[in-house]
Amino acid sequence: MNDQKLIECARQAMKMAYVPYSHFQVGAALLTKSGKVFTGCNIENAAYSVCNCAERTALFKAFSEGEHDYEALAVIADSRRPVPPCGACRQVLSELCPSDMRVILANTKGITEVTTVAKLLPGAFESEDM
Ligand SMILES: O=c1ccn([C@H]2C[C@H](O)[C@@H](CO)O2)c(=O)[nH]1
Ligand SMILES: [Zn+2]
Repeated sequence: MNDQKLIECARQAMKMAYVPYSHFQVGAALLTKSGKVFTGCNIENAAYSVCNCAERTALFKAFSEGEHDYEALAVIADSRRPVPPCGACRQVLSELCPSDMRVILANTKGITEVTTVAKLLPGAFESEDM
């Protein structure tokens, strides 16, 4: 599975977004080491603080099905620049994914940027800090 195909999976997931408040659809696709793809969309709520981002939807779907080894994550939105994950997602990614895992950020205009979990959250708070 190459980056473009993973982005395409994320783009399909974007259509499932439930976004009555922001009207900003986001899609994510997480590739596991076993070759499976788990997709996710953002799901909003009238109580704004419990909105769930596309990245966490995809990751929690995979994790909750016993898939714990990840290869790459693609995220896409109709944003000016490749969509940057929020702070909450960066923290969750740093907990559950390898620090060197590829994160492919994209927008619907075809601009992409490749980064890693560690680069998205330098100095992350982790279990060893307690
Ligand atoms: O990387 C991102 C950035 C934002 N959102 C969602 C959260 C909310 O539903 C909407 C506006 O912030 O976009 C994501 O799903 N992923
Ligand atoms: Zn987020």
